Amino acid sequence: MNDINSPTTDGPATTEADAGNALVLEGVTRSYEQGETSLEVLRGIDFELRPGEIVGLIGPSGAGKSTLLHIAGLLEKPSAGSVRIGGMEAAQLDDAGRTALRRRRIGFVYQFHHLLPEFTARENVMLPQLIAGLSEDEARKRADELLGFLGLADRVLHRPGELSGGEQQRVAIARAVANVPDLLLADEPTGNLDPHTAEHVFDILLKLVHGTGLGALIATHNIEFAERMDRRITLRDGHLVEL
Ligand SMILES: Nc1ncnc2c1ncn2[C@@H]1O[C@H](COP(=O)(O)OP(=O)(O)OP(=O)(O)O)[C@@H](O)[C@H]1O
Repeated sequence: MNDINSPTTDGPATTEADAGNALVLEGVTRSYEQGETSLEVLRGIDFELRPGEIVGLIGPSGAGKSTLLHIAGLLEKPSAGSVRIGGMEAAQLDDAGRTALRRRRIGFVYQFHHLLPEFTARENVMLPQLIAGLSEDEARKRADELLGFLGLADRVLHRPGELSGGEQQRVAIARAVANVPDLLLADEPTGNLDPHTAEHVFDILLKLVHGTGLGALIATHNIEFAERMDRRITLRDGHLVEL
């Protein structure tokens, strides 16, 4: 996996304080206003994710896991607090800046693969790289390397409809890390797979994170998988608890 970890794009400048961290959350709160009442989902979250570290985010339905992932992924703004990706403070950025930071520094994997059905596996992995400004040759080379690393060398020309569920999810993982992000966020990445396939996809995810410098925060209901990650955290009454 020679080139898996070699950055191909320049990121924005980082602050020295935590340039080494994939993600830093400081005093993050999030409340939703509902008529006269306010629902406080996150109440002052402090969290650091180091490069090469994979952390399991577990907890009951409604605890705020997706809210936390959306905030870490710059898809949603916190009510208060600081979110730093690879040392870059997101609070000071406008919407365009947040989108640029998200595209360059963050990869997402969801329960459902969300691959573009009319494109091949290779093209799906090339697309975010082309958007980031890489040449077609560079993007194709990296897509094929990644797909090969994920055991899909002989599937690069298949469309999503011609792939199994586990293969589709591995393509989605390749797409998520195609731009060499600092941070990988996943919401139940194996939730839609049978136990055997889920195990295989999880093993590959673990190998990928530990073999590269990216930090990963993975929301999962699978306690067995969470136990194989480096750390586990949960949310209780809006507070983050290390398990
Ligand atoms: N846009 C919104 N407006 C109002 N309330 C919201 C909104 N988004 C989430 N909530 C509420 O915030 C709480 C946390 O939701 P969230 O989706 O983060 O939970 P979760 O831990 O991811 O749950 P699950 O495991 O079921 O996906 C829930 O009570 C939910 O109803």
